[in-house]
Amino acid sequence: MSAQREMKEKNPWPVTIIIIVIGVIVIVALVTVAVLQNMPLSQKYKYGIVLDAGSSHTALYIYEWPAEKDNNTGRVQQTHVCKVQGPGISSYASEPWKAGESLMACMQEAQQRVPGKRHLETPLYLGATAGMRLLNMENSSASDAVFRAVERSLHTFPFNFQGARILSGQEEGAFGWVTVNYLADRLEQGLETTGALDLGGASTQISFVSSNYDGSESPSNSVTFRLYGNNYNLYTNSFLCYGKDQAMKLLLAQQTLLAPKTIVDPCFHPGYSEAVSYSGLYDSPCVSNRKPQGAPEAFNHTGSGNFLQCQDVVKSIFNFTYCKYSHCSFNGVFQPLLQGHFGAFSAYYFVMDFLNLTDTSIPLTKVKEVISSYCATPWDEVKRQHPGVKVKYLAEYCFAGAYILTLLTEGYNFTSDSYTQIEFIKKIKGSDAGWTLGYMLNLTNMIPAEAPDSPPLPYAGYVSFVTVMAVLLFVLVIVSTRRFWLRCSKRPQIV
Ligand SMILES: Nc1ccn([C@@H]2O[C@H](COP(=O)(O)OP(=O)(O)OP(=O)(O)O)[C@@H](O)[C@H]2O)c(=O)n1
Repeated sequence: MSAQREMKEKNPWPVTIIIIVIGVIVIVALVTVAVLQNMPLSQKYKYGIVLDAGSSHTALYIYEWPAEKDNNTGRVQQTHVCKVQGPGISSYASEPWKAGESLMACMQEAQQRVPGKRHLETPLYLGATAGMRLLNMENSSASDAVFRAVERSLHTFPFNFQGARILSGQEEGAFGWVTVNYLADRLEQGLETTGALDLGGASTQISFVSSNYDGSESPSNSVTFRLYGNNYNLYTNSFLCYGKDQAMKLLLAQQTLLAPKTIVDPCFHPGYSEAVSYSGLYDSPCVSNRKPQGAPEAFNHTGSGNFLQCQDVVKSIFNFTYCKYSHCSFNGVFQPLLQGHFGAFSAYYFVMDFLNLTDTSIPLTKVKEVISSYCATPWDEVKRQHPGVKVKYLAEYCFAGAYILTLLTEGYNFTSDSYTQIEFIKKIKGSDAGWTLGYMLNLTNMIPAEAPDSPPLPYAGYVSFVTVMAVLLFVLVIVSTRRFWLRCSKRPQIV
């Protein structure tokens, strides 16, 4: 009897085990509830569609971002791009309905790609650039008719169509800069920004922040932003007619001043020969006022492939002498001193990639040698060496290489040192560099002026904190009530 009593007096374990089990259950329940309550919701996505109606072609971009994170940086990504078949919408001036029709295939693709339940809320924008700027200057009723046709087509889709409009050159430059810096996460972190160099078919843009530009000299080149709590004073300029295709028209116009029947163009390969109609060449407002009197119907465009002579003709399409400001790029346009890194995209990338010159640590002397050797290659050999490349592009890369080099070094004043600060890019983190993403972010208010409030702890830190605190609390309770439980378990029990 006394042995049995002794055993009951000395065994505190059943009570302690029950306490520990209850404690563990409470901790697990506490942590689970806290974690579930604060867990990011299962990812639902929102979508936005932008049509880039460029001078040479139209492309449709689909962007996607987590539905809960509209305001967070770096979260909007390009998920799909569709290249519209055929030329840019400005080429349909004489049959505008075809402009609308040309977009249908890519729009149907977008309808497949964006989940059906998101269609109605998905914003759809069409922005037209230099091709439509030129058509609007030349024939505004034709450009209106093209927009009407395009809008009619876009209205037939279930998206939230926000309209079609021409972007100003300044908008095109500024939104390209926003895209590049947003994708590289430089805006939210307030890092030094990257400049943007965009070479299109009909215009070219340069945009950068320079500490010696406050907008007071040539205010028309200034765009100010407040993004994530930082103020930016951006310098931007768009040169209409200095995109790759229109610059080539300037070059040909320069060589046909006297209405010749044949020109020997140093920017085209030896053996190259193509008939070019005078009316086709001079239909653009970039050159229409220079059409020579009494020109025949066409001229024979032949090549000699001489890079040095090509550079001379290319230089002649710029005015490097006139400048009423402290510094100019060309044609009397103000430009502050270059500063920082630059991303060069669109045709800059296509051309330099083709020529294997995207590595800007290659010295400029070597760059010239490479372009020079490409220009001197006979046309038949060029076509033989690159069977998969469009013949039109192949023929133009000699001119385009010389043009890009002249534009960058003599136009924008990049030196052999600052040239190394340029990066020729197509995509950043999977999204194309260009104005479209910046345009959509702006119109959907997805970049806040002020930095968003962030939680004091990251999610993983929060989970660890709750767990450690719950365990500590439990240990504390056990320790502080230990004496009480021991006393209870030691109290003699008379059985
Ligand atoms: N593989 C390629 C693809 C395109 N291009 C050239 O790149 C230019 C098109 O650039 P893009 O940015 O698409 O211009 P657009 O948007 O059509 O023109 P813009 O912005 O001036 O309206 C055209 O001159 C085209 O000849 C090229 O040289 N090589």
